[in-house]
Amino acid sequence: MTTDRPMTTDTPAAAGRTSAGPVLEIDGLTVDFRLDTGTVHAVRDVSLSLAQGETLAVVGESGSGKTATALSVLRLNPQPPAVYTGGRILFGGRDLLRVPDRDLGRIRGQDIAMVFQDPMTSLDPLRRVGVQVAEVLRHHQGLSRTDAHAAAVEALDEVGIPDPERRFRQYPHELSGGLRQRVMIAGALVGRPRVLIADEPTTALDVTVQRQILDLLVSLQQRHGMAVLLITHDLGVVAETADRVAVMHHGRVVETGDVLDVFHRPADDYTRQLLAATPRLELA
Ligand SMILES: Nc1ncnc2c1ncn2[C@@H]1O[C@H](COP(=O)(O)OP(=O)(O)OP(=O)(O)O)[C@@H](O)[C@H]1O
Repeated sequence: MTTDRPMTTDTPAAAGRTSAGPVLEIDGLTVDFRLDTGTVHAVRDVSLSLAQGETLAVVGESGSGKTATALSVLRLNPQPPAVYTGGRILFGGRDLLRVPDRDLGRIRGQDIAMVFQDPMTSLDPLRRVGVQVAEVLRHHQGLSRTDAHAAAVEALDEVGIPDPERRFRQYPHELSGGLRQRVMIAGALVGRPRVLIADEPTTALDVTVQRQILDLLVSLQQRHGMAVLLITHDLGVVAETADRVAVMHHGRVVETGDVLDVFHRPADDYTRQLLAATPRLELA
């Protein structure tokens, strides 16, 4: 949730707001990690498109390249060792792999937000949680301290945090894992991004809390109409939340389509194996 850029109303992405077509398009993305021990071809010629208001889930086993793909959207893979060796990521008419850092900083958090598995790595442990949510608004929308405070309390309330005024003043360690994830979601969505990238947002949580956070994400997505790129290894989560699914294996997308089509009639062997490994999948 850290932001280091001043607010602007004239973002490059804002210019694309009325255009038709996908809100985000990954086209032939190729990412290598160049290590002392050799090169890892983490993402190989991946193409995905995300329409306004839809949820696209990216699934696949550990190491298949899901996170590396998601992080590429905001160029967040560590460079080095990551090298973007091919492709484009189109948003608002621009290629995010090539926009200047300054422009990317504006897009990050304001137009495209991310939620990660472990809020403790994203929240600053030494600062009050509400202040961290308010900071997004101060930086990106230029709100005064008072207005940002009020909007942050409202945002905490919207994500179902009880007694948000009191919680605003607490530090991350004073909150449960579920509440911390709600704070992260509040911080991600308070700037009303067009795209939310959620990387295993519920994996670290207890099963009942997972359910609540997923329900929250679905209801916020419906209320605000944002597009969601959901990274998960959990096909049950996909069945419950996503419109479309892309299956990744060894850095490639092996299959993509509507969730029910892919789950009922998988075209790829690897997809069949994944489904077979999830016997109690409940499909509509
Ligand atoms: N910072 C890094 N340095 C070196 N190699 C990396 C780095 N990040 C990812 N990789 C490698 O890139 C490949 C893809 O990893 P990635 O994290 O994208 O997979 P994933 O599908 O998200 O897996 P998981 O579900 O375990 O997060 C793996 O071989 C991984 O070891």
